Amino acid sequence: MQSKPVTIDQSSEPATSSASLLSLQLLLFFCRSNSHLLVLLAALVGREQRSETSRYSLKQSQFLLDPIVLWTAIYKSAVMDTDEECSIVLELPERDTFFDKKKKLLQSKGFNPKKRIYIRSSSKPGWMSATVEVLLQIARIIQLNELELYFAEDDASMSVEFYSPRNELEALNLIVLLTDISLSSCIHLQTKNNLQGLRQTILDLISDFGDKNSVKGVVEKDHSCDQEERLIKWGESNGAITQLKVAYIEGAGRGAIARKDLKVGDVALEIPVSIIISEELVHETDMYGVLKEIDGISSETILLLWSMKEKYNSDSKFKIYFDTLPEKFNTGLSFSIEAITMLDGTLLLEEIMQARLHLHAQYDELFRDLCNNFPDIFPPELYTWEKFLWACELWYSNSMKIMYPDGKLRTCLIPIAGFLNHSLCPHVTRYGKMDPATNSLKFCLSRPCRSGEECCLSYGNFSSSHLITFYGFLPQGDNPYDVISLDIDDSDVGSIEDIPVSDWTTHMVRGTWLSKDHRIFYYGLPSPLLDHLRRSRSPMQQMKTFLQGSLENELEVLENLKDIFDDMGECMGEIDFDNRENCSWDEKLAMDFKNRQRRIARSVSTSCYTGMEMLKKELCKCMAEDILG
Ligand SMILES: C[S@@+](CC[C@H](N)C(=O)[O-])C[C@H]1O[C@@H](n2cnc3c(N)ncnc32)[C@H](O)[C@@H]1O
Repeated sequence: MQSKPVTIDQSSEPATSSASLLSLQLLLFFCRSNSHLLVLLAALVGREQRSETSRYSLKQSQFLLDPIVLWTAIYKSAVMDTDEECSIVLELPERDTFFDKKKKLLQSKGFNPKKRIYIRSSSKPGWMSATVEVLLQIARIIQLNELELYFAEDDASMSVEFYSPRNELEALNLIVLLTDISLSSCIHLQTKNNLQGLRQTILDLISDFGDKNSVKGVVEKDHSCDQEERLIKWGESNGAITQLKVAYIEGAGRGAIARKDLKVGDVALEIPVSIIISEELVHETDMYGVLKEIDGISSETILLLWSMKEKYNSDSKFKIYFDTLPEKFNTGLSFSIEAITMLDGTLLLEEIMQARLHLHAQYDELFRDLCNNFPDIFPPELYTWEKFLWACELWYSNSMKIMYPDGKLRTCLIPIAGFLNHSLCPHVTRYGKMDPATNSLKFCLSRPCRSGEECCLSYGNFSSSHLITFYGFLPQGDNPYDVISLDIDDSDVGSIEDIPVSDWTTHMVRGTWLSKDHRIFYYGLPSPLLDHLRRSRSPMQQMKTFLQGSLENELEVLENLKDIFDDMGECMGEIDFDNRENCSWDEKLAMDFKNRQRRIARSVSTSCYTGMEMLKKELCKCMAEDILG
């Protein structure tokens, strides 16, 4: 029997995984005097990545796997000190995918890819803040992901507050790790004290950062969590160790609350491999005998089929777990026609439609054969479309990708850990790797979590449209991964064939309020995009100068960008917020999403307008100078 698998893709790159929307890109023309730059406004969603193999690839990957190589490289160079001094070495590993771009960014800020900072026994006043500043600037750049790197402002005169909460927490935690390494080999007492002082300063920064940048979940008191408590007890009796309890959180269903004050490095939750649901479980069933004969079936599809049946198995080892799962998931995949219609003008509409079409096609292909040919193993009443959709939503919104000690990445359901909600400023940033020493999965804290506070994960660097489609929520706060991708086709830019127009292959914008640099030539817009458009429009022109030609070129770039985003805003139409309270959950989500999209488009348009005004003033000055000779 041959059948295509249901794809629950397992990308190991959370930053770029998202549903592909290429079929519904908005076509707009970016005019210049004698040629066109074809701009495809690809999506008001996260960095969509083209999938060569499938037009619509359902991806979900919440797992931030340790970039082991990177950390090892840093570790190795963090030694070699004398008696009275210790050092911390921050090194951008050459095998970093974005080595050249990060090196360029480091250099623009006056740093080399490798920096050794000495911590001495006697230190001048002010050394601590100066040391922290340098360490943090370098660590931030080392820890940038592709999208953050694209938006990183490369002007040395601009001080960076932080690139993203994820990046800031990773950078600060990297410094803590390096300080610990240095401390372990440091023998001089005063130097050790200085290092400990540095470590404490960084921990304080982590704590302050969390306090300032997190949106705290509000616990709803009047809910019983008996079933959830039963699951925790069952987990503990099987070796799980948890510092968390379950409570209902306003607007987020259940969440995990710290039972006591937890600090950086503490293990909030430890789950033994024996209670993790992965493909191996299915191998023990009669179902596997049939499924393994299906050509190309993925382990995710096998697990999905298994969970549809296991949910109703009263003897299941995981009955307590299945009993705690919601009867309805409310993700974008379950949006009503009314809610989908409200998304008109946004590409989320197409994303959801495509996703549903894809699932319908998969369902039709897979289940007819299975239920007809093996009704005892696949009873038709358990394999209905509604039950299939439920299982898809379960796996999209609750599964995690785990790296096992054998080096294999497995998509798993993890009882208890499934109560952890997502945050843009998470407590747990690094997870997903089984500890081979304990054969368990540990959720360690990257920032403190106080007793009674909700403890959150990062599901990945996802756009809001991805979070709506596959998880059914919009994160609170500014999502730095909400970008509008611009697919610029400049194949007809003949005169610059030999010069690469840009070292970025894709371009995008995001809410310009996230930028600190709104000066002339920057406008709160990403430099790679502006440089690309400038060069495409006028390859021979000197860029970012106050010469008339350069200013005119600049003005045209902004005018065209503004037109595109004005059109986009208009396409989205008005939103009737007066009626919001009477709307259903999906209509509310659709409205809120649309509102965020409009805000991004509007911010780009406004920044272009402000930039154009600045440029016009400069052009007037230029012309006046010309007239005056
Ligand atoms: C892994 S589960 C987390 C536990 C879930 N709240 C529950 O009650 O089962 C993922 C789901 O939790 C909800 N969720 C997670 N993070 C959220 C957030 N920041 N805001 C609102 N809902 C969230 C979404 O419904 C998502 O699909």
